Amino acid sequence: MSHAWGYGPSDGPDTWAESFPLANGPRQSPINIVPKEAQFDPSLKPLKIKYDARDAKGILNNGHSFQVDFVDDTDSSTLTGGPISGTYRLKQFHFHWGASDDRGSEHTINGIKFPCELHLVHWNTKYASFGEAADKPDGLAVVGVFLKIGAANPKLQKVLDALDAIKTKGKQNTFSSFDPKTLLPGSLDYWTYDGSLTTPPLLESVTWIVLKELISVSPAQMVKFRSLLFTGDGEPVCNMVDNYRPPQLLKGRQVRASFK
Ligand SMILES: NS(=O)(=O)c1ccc(S(=O)(=O)c2ccccc2)s1
Ligand SMILES: [Zn+2]
Repeated sequence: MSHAWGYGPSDGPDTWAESFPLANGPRQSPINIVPKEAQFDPSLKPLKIKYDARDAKGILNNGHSFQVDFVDDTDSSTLTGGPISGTYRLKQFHFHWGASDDRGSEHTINGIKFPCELHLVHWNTKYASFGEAADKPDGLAVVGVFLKIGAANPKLQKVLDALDAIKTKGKQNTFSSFDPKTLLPGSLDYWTYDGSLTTPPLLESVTWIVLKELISVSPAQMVKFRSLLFTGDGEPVCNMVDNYRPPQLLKGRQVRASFK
């Protein structure tokens, strides 16, 4: 039986533990990042990100967010270095955002919420597939990037222009020739900690790599994110907004910084 979950009052993050007991686990995400409490770790390597635009495959409204999926049957789009060992392949990227510019990110910095957060999801090729990696403690690595309100970000536009065709849950379209590295900020300085998926099944399989530098998004571009619907064709309309889980308890975890 598929466990219906969402972000509303009756199916949102406070109810998830009923069907997904991992919600109260020891390494849940997101978290509030307190830079002054993060320890600089000189052994952390620089992130090495190599994406091939030709691997972009499609774009899907999955009823919780939208995701851009990538071909992952070769090492053409990978994440290496940083806090991880070995090679992780890019599977998809997606976003979380708010109903207004004062909220929307999942991770917070000193309690500050950003209007949007980008997640680039990678899986460890020591496992045979994404599905095999998904529930392993070192199975996934997600790069998180905060978006802050400012000038329109031209790098987002191709993604945002594709949203009209996937307005409702379950809609998908082809999406090709896109290098998500163009979405990243100039600096790859990061914080890292051991965490989980921020949506059900909340698997504790994610090495989180949250970039310090933000990228911009304009108010008009945020309106485009909010034009999506949680609901499917013919269902009562529910705008896809506030699709973020709030920060979870650190439970003794250390957050490390790749920079001083
Ligand atoms: N927000 S997040 O980056 O933590 C995230 C939630 C869900 C996914 S997943 O769809 O890749 C996925 C991964 C494993 C199992 C099921 C779905 S990634
Ligand atoms: Zn996410």
